[in-house]
This record gives sequence, C-alpha cells and structure tokens, in this order.
Amino acid sequence: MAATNNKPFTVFVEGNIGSGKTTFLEHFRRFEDITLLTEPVEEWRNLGGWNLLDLMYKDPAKWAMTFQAYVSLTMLDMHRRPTATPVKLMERSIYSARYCFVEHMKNNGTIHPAQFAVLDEWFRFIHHHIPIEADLIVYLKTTPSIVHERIKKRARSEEQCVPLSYIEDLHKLHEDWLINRTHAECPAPVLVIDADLDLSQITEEYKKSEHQILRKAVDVVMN
Ligand SMILES: Cc1cc2cn([C@H]3C[C@H](O)[C@@H](CO)O3)c(=O)nc2[nH]1
Repeated sequence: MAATNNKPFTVFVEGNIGSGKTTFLEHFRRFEDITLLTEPVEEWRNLGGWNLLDLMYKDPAKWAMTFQAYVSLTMLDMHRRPTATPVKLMERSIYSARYCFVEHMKNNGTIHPAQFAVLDEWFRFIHHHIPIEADLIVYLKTTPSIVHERIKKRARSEEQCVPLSYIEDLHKLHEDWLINRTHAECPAPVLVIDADLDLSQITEEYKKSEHQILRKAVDVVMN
C-alpha cells in the first residue's frame, strides 16, 4: 500500500503488565505496511546511567513522579514520530499512562495531589494540542493471577517485588477505561483479545485481530 501523507491508521496495544503486548506486536513484524513502536523500557532503565524503572519500584514515593514524567515524554515522542507506513501499532500510550498508572499512583497516595495535578496538566495539554488519537485500541484482556505468574517467570529484575494486589488494581483501571469506558478523551473502538491464552493458542486469537486491523487500515488508506 502506498504511504499516505496524513495520519496513519493508529492502533494502541493496551493491557496489564505481562499481558503479552510485545508478543502481540511481534506477530505483526512481517507486515511491511505496519510500523511497530514497542514500549521504550530500555530508555526507562537507562537515562544517563539512571535506572528510573528500578528506582520507581524500589522507592515509589520518591521516584514515581519522576518516572511517570519521563515515561510521558518517551510516549509523546512515539506518538508524534512521523510514520511512512499506512498503519502504526504502538505499545501503550499517554492514555494508559494517565488512566492506569498515574491514576493508580494518585489513588493509593504514591504521588502527592500537587504532583498528580502537574502530570494531569501535561496530559491535558498533549491531548488537546497534539493530534495523537487512536483509530483502534487492542485490549489484551487478562486475569491478574495469570499475568502475575508470567511476571515472576519472565523475571524482569525490577518487577520481582510487584505484588498481586498492584496487578489487580491495574486490571480494574484497564477495565474501567476500556470496557466501562469511564474516560471520554480516548473514544476509539476497542477490540478485546483473550490474552490469558498461552503462547500455543494465542496465535489464532491474534489472527482474528489481524483481519480487523488490516481491513480497517485498508478502509482508511483507500478513503
Ligand atoms: C505508559 C506507561 C507504561 C508504563 C509501564 N510501567 C511499568 C510497568 C512494567 O513494570 C514496565 C514495563 O511496562 O514499566 C509503569 O510503571 N508506568 C507506565 N506508564
């Protein structure tokens, strides 16, 4: 498909920690018309030698604000990055940053209301002034206990202390946002994938979304 000079068909891939977002994106690696933007975790693990992800998990009260401020900058960089292909798949977004992670930090008092106000103002400014909205959200829906087991098996060092209760809280915030639609700022249609399935079965589930993503992309490019 010829590259279009306007905004590409933009898909946010959303889901809890360990829900298989990177695996989902890799499934689309073979399509030349799709640009994949995976979460810049390595940037969060090394900013000028500082591992902000580790600092945040080790001392959330002190580092959560700093970490989320940098996460938002790196996500904004991905949102506004020019894309030559007609379709762009992004792992997470400034919307999951605001509605899931920052919301949780506000709810459980990890960040001070004044810190929340600053992060919320940044979010509102970006949302209102920079055209980054999604055309589709793929929600990798999981059961907290299953992804908690995966996180332990995946053994990303910074996450080993993540309690099941945190995963349960994040699950509820994803459900509020993507199933109950409690936030109006991100009105894109949501395609729900059963991401509890293990790797051997999940490819069939991904193929279902393949059709919906590529068909929508063709519609956008041809119209
Ligand atoms: C947008 C956004 C992504 C994101 C990831 N994380 C954490 C969850 C995982 O442990 C790790 C990689 O997703 O970073 C976070 O604390 N806040 C975030 N905000």
